[in-house]
Amino acid sequence: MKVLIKAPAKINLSLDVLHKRPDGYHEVEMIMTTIDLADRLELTLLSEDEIKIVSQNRFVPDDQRNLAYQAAKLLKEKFHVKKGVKINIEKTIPVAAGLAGGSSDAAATLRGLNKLWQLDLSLDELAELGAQIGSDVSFCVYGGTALATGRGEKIKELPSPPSCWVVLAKPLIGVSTADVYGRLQLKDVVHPNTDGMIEAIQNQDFAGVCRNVGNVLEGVTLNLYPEVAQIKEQMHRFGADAVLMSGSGPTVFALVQHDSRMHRLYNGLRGFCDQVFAVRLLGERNPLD
Ligand SMILES: C[C@](O)(CO)[C@H](O)COP(=O)(O)OP(=O)(O)OC[C@H]1O[C@@H](n2ccc(N)nc2=O)[C@H](O)[C@@H]1O
Ligand SMILES: Nc1ncnc2c1ncn2[C@@H]1O[C@H](COP(=O)(O)OP(=O)(O)OP(=O)(O)O)[C@@H](O)[C@H]1O
Repeated sequence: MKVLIKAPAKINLSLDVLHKRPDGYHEVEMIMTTIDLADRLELTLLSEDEIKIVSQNRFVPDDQRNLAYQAAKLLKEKFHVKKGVKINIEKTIPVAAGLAGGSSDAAATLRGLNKLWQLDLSLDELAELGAQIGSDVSFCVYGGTALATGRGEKIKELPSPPSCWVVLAKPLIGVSTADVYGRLQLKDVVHPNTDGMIEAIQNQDFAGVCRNVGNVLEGVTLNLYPEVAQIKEQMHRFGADAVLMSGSGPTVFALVQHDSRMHRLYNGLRGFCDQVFAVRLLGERNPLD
């Protein structure tokens, strides 16, 4: 028996950090949304008690470091599952990019194993388990568009943003999320207007969404990697309606409504950047597979 499941990437339309918590994590307020750039996972039931990870991508670990492995192990232990699973990950989302690739693979594994191992858990239960794997996993269990608070695991659903193109560009560097949070100096940051972003989404106001994009982690990564600032400049030059770094970076995304501008951006950035994608916002929540 097999389950095929898509694991879409996310972008942060806004990312604010309120304060550092005693447990070392940061209290955040983020507006996240899924995009049509996805890994594909194939989960195959194994009769032996084993979790096997297979991926052609050399940056993806094939052992307990893989977040999909951790998701399977968590379900196995919690629900005393005696059967095993082979997880084949066809990777499209760039690794260590700020697009929650590993988190989305973990979330897809939770959703897929819920079916394969017949666990009958709700999305809320899966999201709660996901929080034990990483801060972005709960959001990825639901997908769609949401306000994420706490350390990122408290999810409040929002309507889909107005439809547009998302052009993403990732330079040839990987960024450590822990390192970026560790270097953040909260006294220096300009906080994004989270309420303004929610209002713009609710009013389907594309110009308002563009006005309110903001990410307090952006300054940290721009200081470490000047090439990220160069990509931002290029995107503005090619006519993007809004430009922002996603998560802890280094991927930068541009929002554009017109097809012709999307083509101009996509073609202009290729050759200048390691990986470039032009995709649509997904907006809608994942079904319970
Ligand atoms: C940057 C974002 O991707 C934005 O969506 C998330 O905030 C990070 O989510 P993630 O990669 O799932 O992060 P985790 O694996 O939970 O944490 C990695 C490390 O990032 C730091 N971290 C993460 C989340 C948070 N709210 N505060 C933090 O300080 C911690 O040092 C933590 O050890
Ligand atoms: N399924 C997976 N896919 C990719 N990387 C994984 C996976 N599982 C674990 N990893 C490890 O996690 C690290 C971060 O990769 P990932 O692509 O999840 O980062 P990210 O997009 O920056 O995540 P986030 O936006 O949630 O901070 C990688 O360097 C890799 O070693």
